[in-house]
Amino acid sequence: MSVSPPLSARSYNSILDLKLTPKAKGWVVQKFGGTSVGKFSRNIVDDIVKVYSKANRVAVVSSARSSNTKSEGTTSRLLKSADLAADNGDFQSVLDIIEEDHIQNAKDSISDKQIQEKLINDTKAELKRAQELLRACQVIGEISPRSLDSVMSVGEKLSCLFMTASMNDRGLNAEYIDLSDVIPIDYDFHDGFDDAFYKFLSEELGRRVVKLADDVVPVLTGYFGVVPGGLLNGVGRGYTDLCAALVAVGIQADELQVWKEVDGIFTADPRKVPNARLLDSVTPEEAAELTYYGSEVIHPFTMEQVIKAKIPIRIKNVENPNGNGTIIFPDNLGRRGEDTPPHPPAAYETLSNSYIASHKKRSATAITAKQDIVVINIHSNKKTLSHGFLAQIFATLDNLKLVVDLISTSEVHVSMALQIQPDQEPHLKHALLELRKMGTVDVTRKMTIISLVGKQMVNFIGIAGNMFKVLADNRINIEMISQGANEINISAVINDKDTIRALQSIHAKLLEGTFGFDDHVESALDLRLEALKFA
Ligand SMILES: Nc1ncnc2c1ncn2[C@@H]1O[C@H](COP(=O)(O)OP(=O)(O)O)[C@@H](O)[C@H]1O
Ligand SMILES: N[C@@H](CC(=O)OP(=O)(O)O)C(=O)O
Repeated sequence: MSVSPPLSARSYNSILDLKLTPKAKGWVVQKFGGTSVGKFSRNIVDDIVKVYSKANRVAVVSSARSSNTKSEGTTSRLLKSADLAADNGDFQSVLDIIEEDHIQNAKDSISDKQIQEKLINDTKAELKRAQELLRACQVIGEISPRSLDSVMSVGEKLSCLFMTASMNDRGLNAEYIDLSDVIPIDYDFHDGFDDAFYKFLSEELGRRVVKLADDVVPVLTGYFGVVPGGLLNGVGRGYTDLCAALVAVGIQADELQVWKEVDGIFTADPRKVPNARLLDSVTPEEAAELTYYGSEVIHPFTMEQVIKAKIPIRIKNVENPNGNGTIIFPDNLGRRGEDTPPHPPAAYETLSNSYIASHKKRSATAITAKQDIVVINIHSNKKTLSHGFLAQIFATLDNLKLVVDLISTSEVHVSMALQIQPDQEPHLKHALLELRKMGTVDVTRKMTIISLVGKQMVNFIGIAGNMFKVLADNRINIEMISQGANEINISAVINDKDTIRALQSIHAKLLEGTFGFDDHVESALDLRLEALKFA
């Protein structure tokens, strides 16, 4: 099988400096999610890691295994075991399920008896440590964020022990690297997750990788250590993407590859919109916006670190390794080590200047939907919004860890849209009690936020109008409207039952047509991608 070489920062640079001499094999960081490890470990080893190892040094970063869905995966089970321990419940039965699942998997997947036996023993030892920790927590009757982090880390440890064994079993020289101690216990987090912390962490991760012999494939746990307040609060689920990004920065990788079970980023969720198209490239801002508003393609924290280091991110499909995937990279080029050039870059600026004035057309990159939304309307008791009214509302929500996705305000009225998962219902109830002290509150449930995302939308007049017209033509009622300050996102809150109809009709109207301007923007992007491939 042949694979296209990574479009490295080095390749980007070489467009500008064609006299670059051949270099040693560049690093590619490959991140695999839990369900990919659970379902496609053999493809990962044979069709991906082995193939890329021929032309590159490969570093693998893996999440905890999920044999079916993430919600039934190892991390979710470990979190459940921690809850049970804190409530004096039967956490051992959950650990037993995890053990059974991993041991059966070792037996089914590893043929070399010695490697298999070692994997089973290592798996049992990790789970024994988790059992001891949870027993101690049960005695105290509480789980601290630090203990929860340690319990959660077991998922990535088990998964990476397995991936290492699987690679060694299939002829690669792989080495397991546990990152759970990468942050020293006395590290001074004076400003939380600030630049100094990310710099320290990426350098430390890099050190652990570059010291390995040339033929070794490091397999790093996507869990990266105990942080104040806990990794779940600080980064949230999906933290392995961030870990992989920091590894990529630490070793100055040519490319960060995030392998999923989808060909890349589409113009809409392909499960909901059959006509959705695969996008060649998106900007980091668009990727972050899409992820935040329902298309969970990549953890939003990932982009900042990697893009700052000018490392392209590529989303690829474990079931289709030959596909080009989607590249996430800013639409302005610069040399590594230099500041990013001003935005928009010259070519794009020329396009915008000459075309926007004459082609007042619509153009967007993708449409996404975020479900399980609750809309809260608050009418202030006072005649005008009193000083501190909004501050009071946000303080109440913040204390209960409820995050507002959209907000719109008028003189005495505030509307907010929030995603509420079933386990947040008690917090919502509590928040409503507090908010009712400030005014009249009404609540609408079973709503969805539909967001149209696109970097180029800022240059188009009337795109919001077109989106709302499509909804109106389809008799879809709009509860709330918002345009992000960055002007790359236009959102509307609609009834949950209208979601698919809204996605498909907006997609058909705004993302499937060929507009004069779109053709030029797309061909400019295509040219850029071609140039990069050629380089
Ligand atoms: N715009 C989009 N492009 C690609 N996938 C999307 C988009 N919106 C939603 N999705 C969904 O996101 C999922 C991401 O892929 P998957 O590999 O299943 O995730 P994970 O790595 O979390 O297991 C896919 O199932 C896909 O249907
Ligand atoms: N295992 C963790 C971290 C993670 O990144 O997972 P995934 O890569 O499968 O989204 C979780 O379930 O949240």
